[in-house]
Amino acid sequence: MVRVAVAGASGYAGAEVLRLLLGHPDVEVGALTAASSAGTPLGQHAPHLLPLADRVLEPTSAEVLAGHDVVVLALPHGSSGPLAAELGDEVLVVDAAADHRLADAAAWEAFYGSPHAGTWPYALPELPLAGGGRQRDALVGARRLAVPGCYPTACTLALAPGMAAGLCEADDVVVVAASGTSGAGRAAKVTMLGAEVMGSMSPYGVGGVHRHTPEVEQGLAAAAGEPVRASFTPTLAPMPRGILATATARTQPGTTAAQVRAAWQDAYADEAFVHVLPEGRWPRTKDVAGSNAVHLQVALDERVGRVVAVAAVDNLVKGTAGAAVQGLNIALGLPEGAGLSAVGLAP
Ligand SMILES: NC(=O)C1=CN([C@@H]2O[C@H](COP(=O)(O)OP(=O)(O)OC[C@H]3O[C@@H](n4cnc5c(N)ncnc54)[C@H](OP(=O)(O)O)[C@@H]3O)[C@@H](O)[C@H]2O)C=CC1
Ligand SMILES: CC(=O)N[C@@H](CCC(=O)OP(=O)(O)O)C(=O)O
Repeated sequence: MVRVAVAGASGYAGAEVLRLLLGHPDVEVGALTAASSAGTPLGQHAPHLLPLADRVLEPTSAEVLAGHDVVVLALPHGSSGPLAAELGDEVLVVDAAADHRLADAAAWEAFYGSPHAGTWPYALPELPLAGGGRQRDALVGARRLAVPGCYPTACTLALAPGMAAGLCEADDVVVVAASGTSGAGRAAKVTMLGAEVMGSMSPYGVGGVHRHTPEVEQGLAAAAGEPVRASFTPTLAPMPRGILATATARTQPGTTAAQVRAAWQDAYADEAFVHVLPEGRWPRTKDVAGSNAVHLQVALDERVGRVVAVAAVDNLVKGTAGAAVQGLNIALGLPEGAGLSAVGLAP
């Protein structure tokens, strides 16, 4: 059995990792840590995780996290760099925070306003790379994994096939995405109160300032083989989970609808979790809720010469915890889908 510790177990992402690990045939749950909640039982924060309800949360430290095969860090960004450095090279550390996702230190500093902690293999296995191959190849045997952000997972997978096939131009990408409120974590914020959120949708981080912008550009550039410029606008939707990303890109002159359809279908034909829907059906967040699936659809708007791709993911599963589990499976040589399901929870 693989022994897995989870840091940040009282948060949304940490609890979702635990929900998945409880269904994983090869995993035994080890230490559970938190910050202000240390000393309290997990059941007080995540009553749905019944088998672990009596487990008492410990403080987050390298000593508590030592002696495991895998440590999943589900902490606010900024915490994982120093902690991972104390954990040793042999343990597999899976970081759900943003700290190790970006390769460009200047982009990190511009968008996060803090020193760059370093770059780890980016755990988006299905990402098709320019010139062939998948991002999966970089994860096999890794001892450090950076879990992609929830928005970048949806946005990158939505447009990567067109970039990899050379059908989309790299300098004209526009993405608007809606997220459920769990994307913001469970720390109290006035903007997340039910009275503010219910029955309303609102944009935020408008004007190219959201910190996921460079991550979306980085993922699409890996598929395109050249730098990508993207305009990214997030919006908050009155739902607990889910992301619906609508991504558009200018197409190369002469691109046909048949070429577009073939590129998207071919890119994900062998992927268990990324599903291009039959023509005429469009992704819905409910259909992927609770699952590690990505639902995708694409159309060519011939009038304006743009491809329009729509992706739905559950931000807490494929957008965080499912990616963490899928990544650790690949790194350790376990079946990639162990502990994961592609079946959603609609209606
Ligand atoms: N929510 C989502 O959809 C996604 C989240 N992520 C990332 O996952 C990470 C966790 O997010 P999320 O679960 O939503 O956040 P939450 O606010 O829900 O949980 C944060 C967790 O970290 C703990 N914590 C807070 N501060 C510290 C600290 N200084 N040292 C140690 N532990 C600390 C909290 O403990 P306590 O309760 O005791 O304070 C809690 O367990 C973040 O980096 C986030 O960006 C990534 C993709 C999607
Ligand atoms: C709805 C909402 O607020 N979502 C969060 C992003 C989700 C996330 O956790 O992203 P990181 O892992 O990169 O921090 C936000 O926009 O900041």
